[in-house]
Amino acid sequence: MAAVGNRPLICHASRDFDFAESSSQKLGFVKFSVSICNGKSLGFRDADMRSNFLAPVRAMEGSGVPYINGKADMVRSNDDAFTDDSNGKSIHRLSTIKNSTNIVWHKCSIEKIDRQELLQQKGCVIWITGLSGSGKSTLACALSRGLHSRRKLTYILDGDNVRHGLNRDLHFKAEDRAENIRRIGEVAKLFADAGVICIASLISPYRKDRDACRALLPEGDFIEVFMDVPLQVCEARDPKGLYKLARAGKIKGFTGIDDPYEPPLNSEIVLQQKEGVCVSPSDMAETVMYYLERKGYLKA
Ligand SMILES: Nc1ncnc2c1ncn2[C@@H]1O[C@H](COP(=O)(O)OS(=O)(=O)O)[C@@H](OP(=O)(O)O)[C@H]1O
Ligand SMILES: Nc1ncnc2c1ncn2[C@@H]1O[C@H](COP(=O)(O)OP(=O)(O)O)[C@@H](O)[C@H]1O
Repeated sequence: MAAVGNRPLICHASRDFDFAESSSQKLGFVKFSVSICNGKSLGFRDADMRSNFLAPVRAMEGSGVPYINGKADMVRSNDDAFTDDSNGKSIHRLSTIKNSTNIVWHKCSIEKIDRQELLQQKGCVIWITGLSGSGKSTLACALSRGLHSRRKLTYILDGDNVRHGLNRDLHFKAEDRAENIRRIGEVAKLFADAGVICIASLISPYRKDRDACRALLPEGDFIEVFMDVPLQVCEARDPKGLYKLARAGKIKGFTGIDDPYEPPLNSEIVLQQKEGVCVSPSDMAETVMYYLERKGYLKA
């Protein structure tokens, strides 16, 4: 196994992963669950423990006073909007995020950890990137099927499909692709917060845009899968005839032909041909599932 940056690079759909680093060091959510481990490990089976743990948050919900999110991207916009509790801690703050002003984050006592307990899995985003025809959608489906048969809840956000609805206003120029990726990244983050294993499959050609989506999630929860399939192979497949149209100049700005694709430098998983032969979609899905299992995502 090769390593690039500080993340393992997995080649040839190999199952050889580097798990030397403890998952509790790497995954923020593990630290979080440890900090409330008594409540969590007892889970819903110990109602007293559970309700004690939730009591302060419930009181806040009932008080009608919004709870602070404390998110780094919340910008303090109005000092008068801060309220102090008896400990002198701020419990109410209005924020400004881009064009949204005077908005307040509402917290609920049922959180991601509770949903994960219910689903017996950990929410995360598997981000499949690669050229058109590299097998992103095929892998997404194989993975969803594999996880479903293990009773794990997944949801696929496929670039093509999302462009039929939420992103129907977007084209393929760089700004539109960036916005497509940003929106899918935000939706994927919500799915992960819901406890779902969200599989995003879109070309996402620009490194900067993919990294911005990674930054939305806790460390470890964004799992980038690079479909490292040569352009010639994708072009030979050409299931939609789009490469042919692009070569004929009938589609302008087609990724890999006259528009760039920036391969990931340190994705968690790289799937390649082995000795010039394509690995089957189900074997690729197994590789990803093995990664999820070893990293603790297939249990609460
Ligand atoms: N100009 C151009 N470049 C690339 N792809 C194009 C283009 N025009 C249409 N298509 C079709 O749109 C699909 C890519 O959509 P994505 O949302 O995944 O693209 S992106 O992430 O915003 O770059 C892509 O689907 P996949 O083949 O499944 O990747 C193509 O079928
Ligand atoms: N692992 C694979 N081996 C051989 N052919 C594949 C593999 N994965 C996908 N394909 C084929 O390649 C074509 C493109 O796959 P698709 O999943 O639609 O790619 P993408 O979503 O990246 O455009 C399809 O015809 C599909 O059947």
